[in-house]
Amino acid sequence: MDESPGDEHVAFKQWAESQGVLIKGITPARFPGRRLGMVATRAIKENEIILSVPVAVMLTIDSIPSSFVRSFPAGTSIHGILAAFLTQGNSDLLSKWDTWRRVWPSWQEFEDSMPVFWPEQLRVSNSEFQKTRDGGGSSPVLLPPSISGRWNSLKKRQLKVNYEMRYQDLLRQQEKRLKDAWAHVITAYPETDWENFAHHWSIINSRSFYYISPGKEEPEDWNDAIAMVPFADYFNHADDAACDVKFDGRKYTFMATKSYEKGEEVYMSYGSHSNDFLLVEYGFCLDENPSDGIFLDDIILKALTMEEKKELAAQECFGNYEITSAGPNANTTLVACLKYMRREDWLNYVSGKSQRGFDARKTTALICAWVDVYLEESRASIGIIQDQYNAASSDSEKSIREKMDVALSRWKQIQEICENAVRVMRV
Ligand SMILES: C[S@@+](CC[C@H](N)C(=O)[O-])C[C@H]1O[C@@H](n2cnc3c(N)ncnc32)[C@H](O)[C@@H]1O
Repeated sequence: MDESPGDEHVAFKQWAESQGVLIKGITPARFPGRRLGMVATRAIKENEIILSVPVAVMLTIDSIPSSFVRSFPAGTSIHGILAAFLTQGNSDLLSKWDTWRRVWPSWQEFEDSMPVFWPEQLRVSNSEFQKTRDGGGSSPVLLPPSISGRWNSLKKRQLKVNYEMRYQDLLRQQEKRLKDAWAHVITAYPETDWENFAHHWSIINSRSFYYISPGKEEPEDWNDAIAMVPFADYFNHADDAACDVKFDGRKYTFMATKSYEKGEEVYMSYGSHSNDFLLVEYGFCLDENPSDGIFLDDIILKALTMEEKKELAAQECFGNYEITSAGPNANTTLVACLKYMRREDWLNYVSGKSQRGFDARKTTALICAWVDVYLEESRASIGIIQDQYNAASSDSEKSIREKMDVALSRWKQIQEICENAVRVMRV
């Protein structure tokens, strides 16, 4: 850990304190592979408040003049408006946050770390924008199915059913949010520069906090429930972070939920997210992530009849068939049981009334066969990435190789999840 994060960070901390931000026992510091993070400057006690940020210093939708907000078409997300304000807003109003803005990551850092900005051949996915260009899916895919929505070794069947897949098809979902925001913003400000806007959109995407304006209802979409919280955006993510985050309408407060030693990094949790999600939204994967998992939906749904799909939907266990290192989730076990149990036994099993007809060996065999398909995909994808890596040998292609390394190490993590899950099921 480098002790001095740089003058701009020192100046920003001073500015934050002058604005009423209370900083107790923590300071920004550099950490290899994580850029800046928060370090304990002394021993911190459990239940100690380490940071408090008043709403007056935050950048929220209420900080923006209503005339600016009204210039966007109906349906523009708060995420989009905040990004547009940072790009096109009144410079006198924005000057309040200048010292803060100087410590944010550069556009280059987002271009390097976020798959949505990677060169086209590296981010092949079933995004609406790509489908038309590559004829709907003939290019080799480097990113895993939860991110890309595509497979190299499996022919995916077009599903006619819509269901909520928060952790699948991630790139398509993210690209849609970004492109929708962009379309709305250029309606109001046609001269907006794409790169500048995309930079601010990414800053907000990776550094915002949950916020709803006073008196407003909770929106359906989290893109409408966000604000920027100065200084708090130095916290890096850990799945099991010992830091309690609260907003009481007047201030954001951060409390240590364990004791820390001087020099220890203090993390917060951005939520229980898989590494595929973290990679897409924040541009990194964790080495240790209890919330990591993969989804077998494309494999399992192909093997189901329409009757079976209806049965699963009726019992609210359709889709999101997740495997973690600890084994399958409940939906995955239930869909496996549906494949061999008598209907009446299955319904009783789903409702928890009886175990009659349940056969652990058959369930395990079915799920392991589905996991094998994922393992086959991992071998095919790793082979493709390695071939492309060897072909990209010139110095100018160093940044391509770095991104391929990210994809490779993610695939290796996925193999580990599959192998651990199989081991757990077979015990
Ligand atoms: C809210 S910011 C945290 C501060 C940031 N590291 C910085 O230098 O300003 C979120 C970004 O930090 C990085 N990050 C957060 N947690 C991380 C982790 N555990 N490992 C690696 N990078 C992480 C990612 O680039 C992410 O998009």
